Amino acid sequence: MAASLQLINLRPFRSHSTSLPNHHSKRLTIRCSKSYNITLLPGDGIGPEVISVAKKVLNLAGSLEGVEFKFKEMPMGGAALDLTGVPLPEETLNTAKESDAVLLGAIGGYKWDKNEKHLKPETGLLQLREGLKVFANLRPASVLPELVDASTLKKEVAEGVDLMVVRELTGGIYFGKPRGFGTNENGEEIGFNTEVYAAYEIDRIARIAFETARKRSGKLCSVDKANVLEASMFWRKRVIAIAAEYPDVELTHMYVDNAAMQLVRNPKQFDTIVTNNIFGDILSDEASMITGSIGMLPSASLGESGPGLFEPIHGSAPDIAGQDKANPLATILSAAMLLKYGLGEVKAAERIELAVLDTLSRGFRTGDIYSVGNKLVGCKEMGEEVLKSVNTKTPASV
Ligand SMILES: NC(=O)c1ccc[n+]([C@@H]2O[C@H](COP(=O)([O-])OP(=O)(O)OC[C@H]3O[C@@H](n4cnc5c(N)ncnc54)[C@H](O)[C@@H]3O)[C@@H](O)[C@H]2O)c1
Ligand SMILES: CC(C)[C@H](C(=O)O)[C@@H](O)C(=O)O
Ligand SMILES: [Mg+2]
Repeated sequence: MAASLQLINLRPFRSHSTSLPNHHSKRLTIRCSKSYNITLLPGDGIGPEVISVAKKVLNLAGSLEGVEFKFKEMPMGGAALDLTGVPLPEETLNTAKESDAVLLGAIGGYKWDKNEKHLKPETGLLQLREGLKVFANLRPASVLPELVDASTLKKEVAEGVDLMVVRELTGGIYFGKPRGFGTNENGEEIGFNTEVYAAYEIDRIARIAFETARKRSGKLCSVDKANVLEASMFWRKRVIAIAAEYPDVELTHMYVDNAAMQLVRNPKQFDTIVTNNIFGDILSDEASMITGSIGMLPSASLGESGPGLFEPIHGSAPDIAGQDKANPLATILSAAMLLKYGLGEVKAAERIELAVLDTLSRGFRTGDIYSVGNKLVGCKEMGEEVLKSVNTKTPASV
């Protein structure tokens, strides 16, 4: 194997094996079947396209490891708004809560953007994250050797980049109150939001980040805006307090504006980054272009208990939706994260990671990561090629 996707560097901190504990899996392998309930939320735009491909890959990798899945597809986002009038129907949230893991495509699109006061597909996504209490969002960004030429950065700057953005996901300005629309003292229309963090919210995400950094290279950078914002000053104070529990991890701090610049100047200075909800959203999109495309970046959103939520970091890409142009690899790699972090099925996850690397090394590229000399394929064909690799490549550890 030419490279690791570095998804494995972090041990799952919560396992959801519904039947047999992980330490038995070696003896049981294919002969004894484990079964998991997976909620699929295809959503909008390219969401259904990438989910349909990732579902097949998940199924195949699982079956090769004696793991089977019962999938339940539920409406979410704009699709749910059109169907039921709300972006996250109660039944969808309940099904998600009762399952072992949730795989989401993407939500949103031009159609629902028109009225700023109208309930949006995005509201449903925030309600889902809040409802599942998945406060820790892990967004790995690694430059794969096969894709160095797809990076927006020079080869010597991009080569070897391996980052983990730990994004706080259920607090901050996305959820702070007061929020809304109103008028100011001059009677002018205003819109407002509130950035607010309680100590417990910072402490728990900081601990996840320190644990993550400890299992990787031992370096953690906390990104904030503590030169200006009180919520950020408090963030820094709590991160420093939690650092006392992790003397072996080297902690640094950086203002977000500098971090945005440093990420493209010299990304290899970073290993694990911990940051708040909105900065993590922005920095992870930026990091995706170091790796070649936003179509490559998966994510895992985890809480203290209950099912994890797994989704690509990209959106519904309305500009390419319905054209079979979407890169499904971010969703396929999110399925690998689901196996690893959500279910503790590390071997099946490795099969997917290896298959993605193999497909890329065989030269298959969707448009977003295409370079001359490679084979340009659509979303479905990329999926078919990954399936072939899952069938033919076995990780050394299996
Ligand atoms: N988690 C989510 O569901 C999520 C995340 C981000 C944005 N959104 C929503 O998606 C909608 C569109 O947002 P946007 O345009 O700002 O961001 P986007 O991520 O959907 O698209 C940005 C650009 O990246 C491209 N792109 C994205 N995913 C790709 C893929 N898999 N393969 C190839 N190209 C890809 C798109 O074609 C577009 O040019 C909005 O409604 C937004 O709120 C949803
Ligand atoms: C769609 C939106 C609510 C979401 C976010 O801001 O968290 C998206 O950008 C993401 O990165 O998952
Ligand atoms: Mg985003």
